[in-house]
Amino acid sequence: MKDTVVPYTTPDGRTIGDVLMDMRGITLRFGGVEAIKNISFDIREGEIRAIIGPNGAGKSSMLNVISGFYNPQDGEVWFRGAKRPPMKPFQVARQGIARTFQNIALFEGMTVLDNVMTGRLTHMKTGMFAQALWKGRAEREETENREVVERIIDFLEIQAIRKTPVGRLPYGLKKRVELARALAAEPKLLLLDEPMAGMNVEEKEDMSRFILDVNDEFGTTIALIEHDMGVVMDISDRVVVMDYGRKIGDGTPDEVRGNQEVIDAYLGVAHD
Ligand SMILES: Nc1ncnc2c1ncn2[C@@H]1O[C@H](COP(=O)(O)OP(=O)(O)OP(=O)(O)O)[C@@H](O)[C@H]1O
Repeated sequence: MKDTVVPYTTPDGRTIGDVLMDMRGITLRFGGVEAIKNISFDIREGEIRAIIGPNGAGKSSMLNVISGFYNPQDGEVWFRGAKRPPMKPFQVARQGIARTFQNIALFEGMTVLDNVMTGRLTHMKTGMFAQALWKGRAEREETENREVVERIIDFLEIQAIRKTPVGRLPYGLKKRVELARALAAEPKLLLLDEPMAGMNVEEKEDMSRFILDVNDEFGTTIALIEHDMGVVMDISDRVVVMDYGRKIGDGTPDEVRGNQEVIDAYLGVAHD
């Protein structure tokens, strides 16, 4: 059965709609360590959803469950109205979930353009053998892929560096290229793992603007982990707060800011 919620419009005029991803009672263990303890939350179409929490709270583990890198021992992952069986990350990617990584994972020796093109791999239907047999179809596919990639390169304002090897770029631009590559997959859900980590103030402002513009222009639903609280509260529609593997808060930035358990977790108040 598909869960639905009444769509609502955010103060800046965007529509947040049906439940896109529903995490139900997720528990993830590494040996004796319970990294995620029976957590439920949803991600709705069109929203920017943040997952925050102190170090070791379980945020990366949760992102890795969403992206299929880890399969939880307990709980259910629902995506686009269907329960997802245990899957490998490439299968999850084919379902329309793309991600960026905390430590940039680009091909340093390849140009920006070629790196972004690798984001189209999940869309390529024509294998090498078929390319030889059906040249026309392969060419059409190549043209389509190029069009999507060029649009994203324009949108993220990286035309000037399209032929530059990624290894020569400053950190902030590499992060933008990584975002471009993830977008090239035209994902339904985009996962961003600490998109602002290691950035200066100006780079953070640029990245915030691009995340908001991507959400607005492409309608991409975005889930992100981020340590910079100012950024999270500025750009997110709703925030899940984790601490020691538990969910301790869930709501709009204002709701979460006023939650005493969240305040205590961030101030390091001792647990019972
Ligand atoms: N592969 C793993 N093997 C064993 N334990 C792990 C593994 N990954 C995470 N953990 C443990 O699970 C808990 C949650 O870690 P996780 O990295 O998900 O937290 P986090 O909120 O992302 O932390 P940070 O903000 O520091 O990145 C921690 O106790 C961590 O040591």
